[in-house]
Amino acid sequence: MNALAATNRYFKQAVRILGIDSKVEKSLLIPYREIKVECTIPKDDGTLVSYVGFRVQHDNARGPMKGGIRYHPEVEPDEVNALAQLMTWKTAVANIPYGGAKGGIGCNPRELSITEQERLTRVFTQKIHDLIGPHLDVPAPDMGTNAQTMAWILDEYSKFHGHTPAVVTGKPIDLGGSLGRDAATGRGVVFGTQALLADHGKTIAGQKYVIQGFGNVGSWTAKILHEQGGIVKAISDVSGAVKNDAGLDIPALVQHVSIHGGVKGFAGGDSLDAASILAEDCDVLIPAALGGVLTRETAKDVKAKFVIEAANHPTDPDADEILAQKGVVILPDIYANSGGVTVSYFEWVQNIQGFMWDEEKVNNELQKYMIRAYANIKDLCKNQNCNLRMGAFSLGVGRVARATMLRGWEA
Ligand SMILES: NC(=O)C1=CN([C@@H]2O[C@H](COP(=O)(O)OP(=O)(O)OC[C@H]3O[C@@H](n4cnc5c(N)ncnc54)[C@H](OP(=O)(O)O)[C@@H]3O)[C@@H](O)[C@H]2O)C=CC1
Ligand SMILES: O=C(O)CCC(=O)C(=O)O
Repeated sequence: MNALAATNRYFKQAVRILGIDSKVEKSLLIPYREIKVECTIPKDDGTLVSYVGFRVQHDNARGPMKGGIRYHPEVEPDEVNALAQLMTWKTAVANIPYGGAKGGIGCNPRELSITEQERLTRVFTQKIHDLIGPHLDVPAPDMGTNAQTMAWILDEYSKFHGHTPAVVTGKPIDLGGSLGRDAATGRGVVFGTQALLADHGKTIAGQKYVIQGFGNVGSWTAKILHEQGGIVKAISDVSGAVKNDAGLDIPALVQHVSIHGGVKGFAGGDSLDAASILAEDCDVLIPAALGGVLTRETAKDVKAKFVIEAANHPTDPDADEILAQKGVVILPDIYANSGGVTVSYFEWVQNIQGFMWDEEKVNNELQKYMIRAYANIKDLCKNQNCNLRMGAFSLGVGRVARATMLRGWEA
């Protein structure tokens, strides 16, 4: 099942739980606007290359649309649509005043030089600058993009609209980025994991963790778990996977990756087939890379007791059912990885106020938001007798539906 069909299915289950009218359901489901642009750039050798860029703005009932921009060869319209919709429910679960959007360019950033990435980002921004803005749609980093990408968007946007730091979040600190945003998604994943484990009488320390992906989200999650006494026993990225049953030395692995570009060849562990990482024996499995990795085929081999969805849409509905039958508890993406967009919100607030928070304040506020959202989800699960994914979807969809109905439709 593709990402959009899966996301629509979860949405429709929540609509049934909430008893939402079919007309409102339709209005919530259809994206506000879908943008598709051609981006042609000269490569460094002078030859031309063309890419397709997307921005799907799903909903703005609760505030400006918000979501990352992804550079990856597999970016395609249905997935961007699904990810935009997930952002709408995610910002509502976190209870921050935003709607949802997502964008992407179907390219492989590893095959582009830094100057080619810059040209591509600037061309994409030129094509969409009239449709984004601090009170309209605020992009941020996602897979394959980072603070530098946001700096180029800010610069290009500002040529048209004047200096506007709040047009993007996840930007460099020197350009108005927030302290703590780089680590925020991983830190939020750990706060969420902590809340879930506490519910099951467990703590972060002493549990065994396996993480798929060692980019922004995976590496920060690993670092913070390691600092808190978690045993991170296996990690994979595109280069391969490494494993150490006694726990990987995460700071040493970070250093290895900064030198070699991937986890492969790390001396502090044994190499492992990256394809088998999801089946590794552990307490907590954390997919933190691509979507759609837990399927009917892979879910049956999962040995973890908990799956924390640090990636967006890592679990398709077939896998969801198989894991539930096996008694695996899933912490859903629209809550588990909401720390990133929550600190993006803090960054936007700081930009609008022209004021900078210290990192301790950012992290303390993030913890409050993550604890509050978890409690809200649990209340819904209790009232509706549903699992955490449906608790989170019902919470998010319910909040957006109420805002939509309060605003009303033009007569
Ligand atoms: N950045 C953020 O703030 C947020 C991100 N997310 C989600 O988290 C996930 C990761 O994003 P982010 O960390 O930002 O992205 P990055 O680009 O920083 O990192 C992606 C990581 O995934 C790895 N990867 C890619 N494909 C595979 C694969 N097939 N098997 C194993 N590893 C793979 C990459 O490996 P390599 O480095 O070798 O290419 C890299 O380690 C995405 O689903 C994203 O949507 C969710 C909320 C916020
Ligand atoms: O920080 C943001 O605005 C969005 C992050 C994002 O794309 C996500 O949560 O999936």
